[in-house]
Amino acid sequence: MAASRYRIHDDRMAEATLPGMLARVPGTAATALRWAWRASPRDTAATLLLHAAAGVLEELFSAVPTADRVAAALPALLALAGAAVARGALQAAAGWAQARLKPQVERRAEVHLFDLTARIELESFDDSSFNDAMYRARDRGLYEAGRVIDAAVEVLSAAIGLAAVAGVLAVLHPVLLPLLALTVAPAGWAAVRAARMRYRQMRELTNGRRRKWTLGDLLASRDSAAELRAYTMGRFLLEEYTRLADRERAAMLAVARRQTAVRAVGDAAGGAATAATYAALGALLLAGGMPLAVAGTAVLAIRQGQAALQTLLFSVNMMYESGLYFTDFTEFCAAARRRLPPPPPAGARPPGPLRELAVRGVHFCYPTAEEPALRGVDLRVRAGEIVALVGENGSGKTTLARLICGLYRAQRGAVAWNGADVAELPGEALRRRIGLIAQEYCRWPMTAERNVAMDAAADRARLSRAARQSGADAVVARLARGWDTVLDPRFAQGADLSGGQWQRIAGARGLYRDADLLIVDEPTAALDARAEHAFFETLREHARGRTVVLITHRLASVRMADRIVVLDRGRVAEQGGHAELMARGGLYAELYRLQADAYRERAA
Ligand SMILES: Nc1ncnc2c1ncn2[C@@H]1O[C@H](COP(=O)(O)OP(=O)(O)OP(=O)(O)O)[C@@H](O)[C@H]1O
Repeated sequence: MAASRYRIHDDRMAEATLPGMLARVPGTAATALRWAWRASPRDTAATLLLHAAAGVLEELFSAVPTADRVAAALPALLALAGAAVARGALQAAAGWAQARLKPQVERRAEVHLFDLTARIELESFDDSSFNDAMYRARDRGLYEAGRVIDAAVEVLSAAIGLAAVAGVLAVLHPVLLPLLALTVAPAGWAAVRAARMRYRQMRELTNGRRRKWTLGDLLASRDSAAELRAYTMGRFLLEEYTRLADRERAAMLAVARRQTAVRAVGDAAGGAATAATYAALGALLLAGGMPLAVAGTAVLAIRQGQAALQTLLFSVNMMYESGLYFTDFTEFCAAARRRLPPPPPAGARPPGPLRELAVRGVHFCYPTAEEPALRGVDLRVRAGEIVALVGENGSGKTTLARLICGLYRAQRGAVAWNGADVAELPGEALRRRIGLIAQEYCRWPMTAERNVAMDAAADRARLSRAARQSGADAVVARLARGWDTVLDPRFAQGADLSGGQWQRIAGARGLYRDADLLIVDEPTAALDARAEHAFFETLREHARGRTVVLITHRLASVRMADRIVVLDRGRVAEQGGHAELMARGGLYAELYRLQADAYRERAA
């Protein structure tokens, strides 16, 4: 498989320099504010303006040492009190706007992510690095979408506060400002380094965490609960889980140790720089470069400045760290957008009723597979035909069905619907003309009605017909709430079905669609003999005026097909009618006889 583009991102992060990483902060702030603006322009504007106003008021009246001013003018005190009240009100209003903004951004981010994941090309889910990126985006990225907004606002308020103090310092003496920056720089360096360590470690742990999450799911899921007990897998899975959790804990402790060391170095260097600053002030005083009163004010202003810078640094660091995770989210969204199916060419018309389906020289290899699943398959299906696809496990039948539905794209060759390449037809319009009864159908945790109609509103007449044809009507009749029963016992008043009952529901789903082309992949594996017989009778009836591609290992049922196509390791090995293939004595005849003999022996 080609190296994933996500690896490139990993390397870029690992090699980034500190200034380079700090340079990301404005970009991240801009992206965060863009997201905020799209979520709610009103709340974004209110948050920014109110915070800015509160910050200006605060610094105007309290940042500057005011001893002289207090003595000089008592009314200033009153102004100060008024300003404090106004500032409090502004801060409260800003907090309220910000609190409203955060959930809106989170909601927007979530909906955006799931809108993309529901539309990207199916094969994306086979790419492990894409899955890693998706996990990171969902696990932490979404959560950070709200935090990054808070951080961006904090940075803005802190910057305003600092600007006010910096103005005062610059007026007192030009050397004070660089000295102030010097005292805070080491702590800044340490904070950024610590954040980068944490983030890099998180990236390295992603795969293990995903695995741990999968194991946790197996240990606490209804789907695996029975087999987990039957095979006494609990201890094994738990040991594996513990091993991964221990490894994660050890890695986190190691990072915590390194972070502490870095912070200690930063604090020590910061202390030394503060001492140097005061020494410089002393030197200025002794050399007569600064009067005593100004030096006193400068000490207070430096303290105030240090506090303001620390606040800025803290918020920049929060912004930077949240930004790294938020970037995971935005980059995943960008990568997902690149995986959306290309739009149909301009002027492409929706496919009309099926006259002929042609598979021409189709070659397909799964992204993670070494061997191609299909190697130059040719097939023609005319409207009204029932074509059976048979072949041993792994011969490519399901893959071919997915290509016909346009769920995967052929790497060579094409599938044509009435002569038009399905890759160039509008995907949704194409799929509305195709019904798929999948081999691994989904057991949707929804009502029986939605499980069949796959829509919020069902057409009652079609629903009853599909249920009657598939035998799902008998299943629904036994449910306490009929069609309104939720088919998942994890939910209140939910019910579960047997394997065969579920298969009848899945069969009804395919028939309900009333499509031109019905693809049925192993539709009767779990059905009892009577239901199986009835289902194939239904297919025959359904095929009148429509077209059916039937995939099955039940070769006795295949005889009803107009044509049988035998796949062998991704190629069409033979095709024709039942009698023709039996006379040929090839793979089909061999498989058929094996099944027939098994019945004969049992009968004997
Ligand atoms: N998502 C996937 N990623 C990688 N390889 C896959 C994937 N799905 C199927 N394959 C491989 O592609 C080949 C064809 O699989 P396919 O499911 O089409 O076979 P099939 O004929 O339907 O088999 P069965 O009779 O067992 O249902 C197999 O070798 C299989 O291992």
